[in-house]
Amino acid sequence: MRCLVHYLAHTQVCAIPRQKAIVMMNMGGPSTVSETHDFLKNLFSDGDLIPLPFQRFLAPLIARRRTPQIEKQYSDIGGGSPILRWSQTQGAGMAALLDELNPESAPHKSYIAFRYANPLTDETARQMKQDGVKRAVAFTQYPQYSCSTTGSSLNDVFRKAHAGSFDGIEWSVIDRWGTHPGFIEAVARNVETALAKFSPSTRSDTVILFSAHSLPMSVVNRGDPYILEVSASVSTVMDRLGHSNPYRLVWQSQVGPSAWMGMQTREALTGLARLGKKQVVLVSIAFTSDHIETLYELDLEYAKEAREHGIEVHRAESLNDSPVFIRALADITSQHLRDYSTGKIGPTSIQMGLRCPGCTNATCAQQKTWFSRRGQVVA
Ligand SMILES: C=CC1=C(C)c2cc3[nH]c(cc4nc(cc5[nH]c(cc1n2)c(C)c5CCC(=O)O)C(CCC(=O)O)=C4C)c(C)c3C=C
Ligand code: FES
Ligand SMILES: [Fe+2]
Repeated sequence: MRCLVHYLAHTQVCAIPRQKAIVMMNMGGPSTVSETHDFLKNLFSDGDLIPLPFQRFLAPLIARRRTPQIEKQYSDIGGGSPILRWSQTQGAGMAALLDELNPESAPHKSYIAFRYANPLTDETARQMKQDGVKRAVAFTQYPQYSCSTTGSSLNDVFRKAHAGSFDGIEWSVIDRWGTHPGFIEAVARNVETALAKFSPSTRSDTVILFSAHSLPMSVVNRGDPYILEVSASVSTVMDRLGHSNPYRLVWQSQVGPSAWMGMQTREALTGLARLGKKQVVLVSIAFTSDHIETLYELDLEYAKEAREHGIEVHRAESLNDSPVFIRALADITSQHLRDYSTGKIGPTSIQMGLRCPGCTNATCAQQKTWFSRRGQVVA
């Protein structure tokens, strides 16, 4: 009987339903400059990220007004966001490693579900249906959890499921991994490579400036866990580096006139120059591949300005195709699949079960209930 099952599992017909889908959720970015408007329109239409009055009316207006400026930024970094390419490289590498690490749950296939750019969740759902997927892991590609990022992607999967796009699929969730040793190792190695560019005689004076996308204070003040989790990542990277250098965590990319989490990265660099600091390593800690924040804001704006203030700046490379990072993605998923199949963990983490104390978004509650039931019961 076992042999028959084994034999059948490796035939074309039976291999498909056994396939484990690892759905890599992220925001995405315009692959070409001409996709910038649609990306921004999707982004400003997301009430989980930016709740606007009359959202359906205002979102297209704001997107249209902002498009020329953001198009220029994507042109200046080479004609589009590299996030799709890096996600494909990371996903394919992870799935190949998973087949080796977890032969009992093979074959594994990675899917990409972007929130604001192609492939959007609906397209991913279509592909998964075509492949006959029955078991899926929603794997956030944001290491640290925020309701505006991972929460928004989970709400999106839930809404699509509610509309019938994911019928018959059993779901579990990897919702955060900001202190996973493999992730920390991958970041730490890239920091070490950047530090090595400074003269050994002054290397230990170099300030390591961790920079993460900021959050509006309204999000921080409703109890969002992101600030805590980014801080934990920074602290763990510094432990791994043996606290070889002084460091700070600062925040970038705020949009609009409301109050955002600070100190801002640009001002921190100016302040360090004022204090006489001559060497800085910049580290993007909350995103796993290059994007306009690193390639435009950090490289073309802030680092350039800091050099004008007399600071030598090197940016730690983004994780992109780092083999250490791809191995970490496989390890995180491998452990999750094993622990889930043996009943050691449930479909969601304990932490994911708790809503922000200030949350008034009904979808968050429905989404958490739905995933806690393995996506089998639509609330
Ligand atoms: C961990 C990363 C991110 C968090 C947290 C985040 C929160 C957040 N963002 C906005 C508004 C905008 N973000 C925009 C672009 C953008 N955001 C992130 C990451 C996080 N955002 C990235 C990586 C990017 C760039 C994508 C790329 O391809 O490079 C934009 C669009 C660009 C612009 O108009 O300036 C907006 C708008 C809010 C309001 C928010 C928290 C509530
Ligand atoms: S905003 Fe955090 S759970 Fe709803
Ligand atoms: Fe953002």
